[in-house]
Amino acid sequence: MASARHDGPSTPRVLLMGARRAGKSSIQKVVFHKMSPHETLFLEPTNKLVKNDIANSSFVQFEVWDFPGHVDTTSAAVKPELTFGGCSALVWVIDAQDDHAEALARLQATIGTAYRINPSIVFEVLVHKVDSFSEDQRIECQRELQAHLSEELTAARLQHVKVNFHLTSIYDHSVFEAFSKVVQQLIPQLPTLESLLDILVASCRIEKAFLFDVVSKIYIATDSSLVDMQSYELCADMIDVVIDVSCIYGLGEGADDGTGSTASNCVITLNNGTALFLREMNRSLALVCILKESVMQQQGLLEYNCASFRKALGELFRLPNQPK
Ligand SMILES: Nc1nc2c(ncn2[C@@H]2O[C@H](COP(=O)(O)OP(=O)(O)OP(=O)(O)O)[C@@H](O)[C@H]2O)c(=O)[nH]1
Repeated sequence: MASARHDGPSTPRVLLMGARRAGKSSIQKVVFHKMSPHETLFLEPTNKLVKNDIANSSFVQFEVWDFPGHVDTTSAAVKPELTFGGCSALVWVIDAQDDHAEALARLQATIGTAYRINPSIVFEVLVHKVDSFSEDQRIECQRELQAHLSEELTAARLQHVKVNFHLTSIYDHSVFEAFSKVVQQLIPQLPTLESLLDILVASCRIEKAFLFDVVSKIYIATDSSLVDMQSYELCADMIDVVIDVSCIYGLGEGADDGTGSTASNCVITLNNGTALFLREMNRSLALVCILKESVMQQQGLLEYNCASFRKALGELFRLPNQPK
């Protein structure tokens, strides 16, 4: 994903497509530009293709192309060879509160065109605006969409194409979680990263570990145990707390607190015997772990293993700005 690490010469590209008013621009603004969800009510419709460089850090670097909803994404107007040829992931946004038939037909046609040009594209569908749905309605809506798309793809002899579905809303963490999974697919070193996190988790009795991009709060990798939304939300919220406290009481850029370390770190103990543990890995990445409070008695072991993890990360990506 980062240009320094990527084999190809260009930055990976993510396409955002879907019907008018589906929520494409809102998703991009909320996830990557820190727009508050309510402000998206005032977003103007997108009338032409908007190319956005997401360069939060030396690590998270890719382009998002936001297509206007009214454009036919299979027509010559979108220059399919160019658009799909150099694309890594296609994110299709469906408004769950709207009629799905047309969106699904367009999605199937777009998958057909894109897959023919570039079979390595990763297809992701965001079943979006599910904030007003109950849990049962969400599951039912996704099931229905998946079944219809699968029928359409089979009819078009594209049943082998893998399409991932995510239930999302800009009003909670779900859209960040979904984008985390999209971004992870752009990282060639992901399996190594996950193995490193698995080793860390096993050696320190950590319950869950996330490696976060601090600016966007999407997670670059996690260990192989299942992700539950609540754990992700807790860890993402911890980043906000640490940033807020650092802004007020932090030492500032490049300052040394006398301990020889410039890395931010924080432990928060919750009232249910669980602790949250954060260690800055470099200027843009932070490791956030959930563990039993009792494990914190072995903090020395934890610190040692985190330092080893940071070192391995540095070797894997040759990260600049490594904290001392
Ligand atoms: N309830 C709800 N509304 C949302 C959500 N995401 C976006 N919206 C609203 O949907 C409307 C359309 O959002 P846009 O981001 O402009 O949609 P778009 O897909 O970029 O639309 P075009 O520019 O016409 O292609 C706005 O009023 C947003 O506030 C969501 O998760 N939940």
